[in-house]
Amino acid sequence: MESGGLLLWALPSALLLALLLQLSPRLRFRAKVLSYCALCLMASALTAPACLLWNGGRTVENMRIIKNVVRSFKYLYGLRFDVKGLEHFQVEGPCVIVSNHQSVLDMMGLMEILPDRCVQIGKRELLYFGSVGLIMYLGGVIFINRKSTSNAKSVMSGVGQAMTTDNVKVWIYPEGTRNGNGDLLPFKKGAFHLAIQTQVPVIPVVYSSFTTFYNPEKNLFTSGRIRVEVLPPIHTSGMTATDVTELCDTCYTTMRETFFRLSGTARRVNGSTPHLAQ
Ligand SMILES: CCCCCCCCCCCCCCCC(=O)SCCNC(=O)CCNC(=O)[C@H](O)C(C)(C)COP(=O)(O)OP(=O)(O)OC[C@H]1O[C@@H](n2cnc3c(N)ncnc32)[C@H](O)[C@@H]1OP(=O)(O)O
Ligand SMILES: CCCCCCCC/C=C\CCCCCCCC(=O)OC[C@@H](O)COP(=O)(O)O
Repeated sequence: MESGGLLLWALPSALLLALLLQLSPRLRFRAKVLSYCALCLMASALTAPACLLWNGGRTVENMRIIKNVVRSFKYLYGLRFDVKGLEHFQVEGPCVIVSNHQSVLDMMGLMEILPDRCVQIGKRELLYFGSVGLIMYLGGVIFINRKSTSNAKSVMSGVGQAMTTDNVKVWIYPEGTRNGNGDLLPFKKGAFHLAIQTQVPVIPVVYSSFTTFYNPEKNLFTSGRIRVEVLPPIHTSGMTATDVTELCDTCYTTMRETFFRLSGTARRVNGSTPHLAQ
């Protein structure tokens, strides 16, 4: 009797939900994004004990475990990454990796090519994303307060020391926030200060535009192919603080050109380069 009643409700509800998802692109888009968030939360909750058991606590070694888990997500969402230039990651010792940042899906592209002993810089709000925050903490993600330049600067100078003493690479999104509008935002300077202060190379990485398969404005989230290019390292030995702006501008220009080439799109703003961050 009870299971009959359950069927009476569950079946029509499931059918109604399926119909609604079919009819409403907005709902379908949201459901897919929600499924991604749920997957991240669930995978993090399951991976955190493995990290603790294997490596005992917060360490960059956990990134290997996290990477292997996240690399399976792409099959669920039909994403494929065509990667070029991985050999450029083979630099001796630490470096600063900079890449463009389009959406929460970037985490899959990041883990697809993440070199060993590499941590990311993340906004500190991510620490409060439940199990996702926990796994980031365990993986050694460095959290900064973007609203306070002085806080971010002091965290970054600590990072510089750790990079050289512990031989760690650092991955930074120099746009400082997600941007899915088919162009790059002006770059913030933290990554370039860090590279020059520690005299390590900057390695730019560019992901092609997601707009053909992921676009919240158009409720679009389908399968897709992403072209990724790791560019040659830019060495900073001998550079000083006065070279930060030039280094930042060089990386921005090169990455933007590469972004348009990989995305197969024309330059925006009538072909001109928008103002760089001062
Ligand atoms: C199984 C598991 C599944 C699921 C789970 C997996 C999870 C595992 C993946 C994790 C993945 C994380 C992904 C996170 C992704 C984000 O959270 S992105 C957002 C956070 N990251 C960033 O913001 C990094 C980029 N931002 C910067 O570098 C910025 O420069 C800073 C450091 C935040 C400062 O911000 P700002 O003050 O707004 O920026 P800016 O205009 O650059 O600087 C102001 C002035 O300070 C100076 N300055 C800046 N930095 C410095 C410095 N270090 N030294 C001296 N002067 C400096 C500048 O030169 C500038 O002065 P002027 O040259 O104009 O005179
Ligand atoms: C108990 C608390 C529950 C909290 C629930 C949180 C739900 C979200 C769960 C999973 C989301 C998966 C996120 C994967 C990590 C991706 C990191 C990321 O891309 O962060 C965005 C950040 O770069 C820039 O942020 P803004 O564009 O400035 O904004």
